[in-house]
This record gives sequence, C-alpha cells and structure tokens, in this order.
Amino acid sequence: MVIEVENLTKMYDEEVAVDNISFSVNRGEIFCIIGPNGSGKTSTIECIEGLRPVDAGSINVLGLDPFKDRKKMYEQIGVQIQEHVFVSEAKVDELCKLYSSFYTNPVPYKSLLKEFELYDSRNIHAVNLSGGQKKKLSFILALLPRPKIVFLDEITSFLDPASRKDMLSYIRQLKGMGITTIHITHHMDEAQALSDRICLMKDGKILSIDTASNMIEKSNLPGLITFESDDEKISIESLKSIPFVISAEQMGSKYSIRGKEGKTLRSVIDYLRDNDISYSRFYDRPPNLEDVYLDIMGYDAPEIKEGAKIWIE
Ligand SMILES: Nc1ncnc2c1ncn2[C@@H]1O[C@H](COP(=O)(O)OP(=O)(O)OP(=O)(O)O)[C@@H](O)[C@H]1O
Repeated sequence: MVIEVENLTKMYDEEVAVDNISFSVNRGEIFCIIGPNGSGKTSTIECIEGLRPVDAGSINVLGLDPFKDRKKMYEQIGVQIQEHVFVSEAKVDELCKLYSSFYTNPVPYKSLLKEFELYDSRNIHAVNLSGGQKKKLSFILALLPRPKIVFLDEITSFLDPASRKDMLSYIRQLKGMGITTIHITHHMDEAQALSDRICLMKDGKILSIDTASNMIEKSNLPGLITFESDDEKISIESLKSIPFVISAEQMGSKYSIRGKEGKTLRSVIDYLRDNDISYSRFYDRPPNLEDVYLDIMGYDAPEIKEGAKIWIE
C-alpha cells in the first residue's frame, strides 16, 4: 500500500468537509475519486498531499506523514498544480525551469513540453495559456520529480476530445511504469474505463469503494434501449405497458426505455413488430457507471414542458 487514510476528518470552521473516512491505495493503482460538487474530494486529497492540516485521523503516504515529512514526500509525489497559483509573470519555460530546480533528478522538461505540444508556447506567460494548455502544463509539472504517486484533480476538464484521450493514455502509461494515480473526475466514462477502483463520495463520506464493474453489477440497474420513430401509432403510455418495462421517455422522435435486463429487449421488439411500427437507430446498451452514479445520487431528470423557459425576460 502506498497511501493509508484512517478516520480522516477535515473541517472548515464548523463545517465538516470530510467526515471520518478510511481507505487505502495500492501501488500502481489508478484510484478514481468521484462525487458531487462539494462532496469533499479535493479536501481529501489536499490533506493527503499535506496541504491542509487534518482535524482527526491519520494519513500515511509512502511511509511518511504528509504534514510532518512534507519535504521528503514531495521528492516522491507529483501534484497537479492548480492554474490559479501559476506565477503571473512567469513564462512556460521559466515555470518549468523553476519547478525542475526543486528536484534532484527532474525529468527533462523540454521533452515533456514537446510531448504535450506546448514546446512552441514555451515563451508565452503561463497565465495566458488556454484552459486545456494550462491543464497540460500542470500535468507536466506534476511529472517533473519522477513521482511514485501522481495526484490529479479534474485534469481532463477543459481538454478537447483528442487531448482528453491523450491524457487518459498518459495516465495508463504511468500505471505501466508502476506509478500510482489518484484521479478526481466528474467524467463517469473515464472513471469506468480507466480506474482500477473507484471511491464514491457524498457529503464528506465514502459511499462505496469498488471496481466499476462491481459497482455496476451490484446496482442491479436496468439497461437502456433507444430508438427513433415518427410513427404515430406509438405512444409513451403503450411503451410503459410493455412487459418488463420500468420507464419510457420521449424527446421528439427519440425514445428511451429502461426495463429488466435480458427480458425487455425481446418484449420491445415484439411490441414494435406486432403494432407494425417503423423505427430506426435501435440500440440496447447495458447499465454504465453514470447510471449507477445518478441512481445513487437519486437524480430525477427535470420535466421539460412544451414552451417552458428557463428564465423570464
Ligand atoms: N478553503 C475552504 N474554506 C472553507 N470551506 C471550504 C474550503 N475548501 C472547501 N470548502 C468546503 O468544503 C466542502 C468540500 O469541498 P471540496 O472542494 O473538498 O469538494 P469537492 O468534492 O472537491 O467539490 P468539486 O467537485 O466542486 O470540486 C464544500 O462545502 C466547500 O465549500
């Protein structure tokens, strides 16, 4: 184990941000932390990084106490620098040089700048980089110490789809090198695809720690059938009355049906055939991590009424 957290509590004045949580992370693991805004994810990793004092509990990182042994720990961990702490007058190249000077054997930053397509921007002030470029720069700075553990806090936000894919493949490469990654994300698809284990937080507590596939399997949630149809014979009421169907929704000509896995598909197809309904783009997909997350959080889609306005002019 490279990280052990026991009964951690973090408070801000009277407010409990992290509420008596315990978990451990294995070497080489990609450990994703997910949860709603304000659920305590960042506070948790900032305590592990030794950036915030804890109110109760203990933390061990690579055999060290993050708060007392901070200097020694920072030679072995990489922390994604938050963009707002970039020194305003520092250019990309200068910032890399400055951070490299903190370590005994830093990775040559120029090769990292080239790898992340930031080499041509090396003479730009870091604060003037685009949102996605800043994320890439903060990732580079985290890699400089040749870390054993990398802490990433929403590193994939602001990245364009290709850069996001690249970032995920870099995180996989880190795993291949035996490096542990703690990755906070709001992207359920990437948590599902990337993580070895997921830690789901809510209101400062851990609701579940498990693999994505176990979380999905245990949820027992129905899959989703979607198709398109302009056929007037179809109605939401009739879809809801199909055997094994739990819910049915319509958005224009698009229909979504949830029902008992393994049984609903046959009955929906029978319904469409028996009623001679024409349809296209028929898909049946199993439940995924996003379904599980929304279910656990008790998410209810807002009802969209015809002609309704979000604001009144
Ligand atoms: N420096 C601070 N001072 C006071 N309260 C804080 C501070 N930092 C965080 N909080 C509060 O602690 C709670 C947890 O915040 P935290 O940033 O850890 O959540 P999070 O899960 O990372 O949220 P997000 O997904 O929005 O980044 C929130 O209610 C937040 O307002």
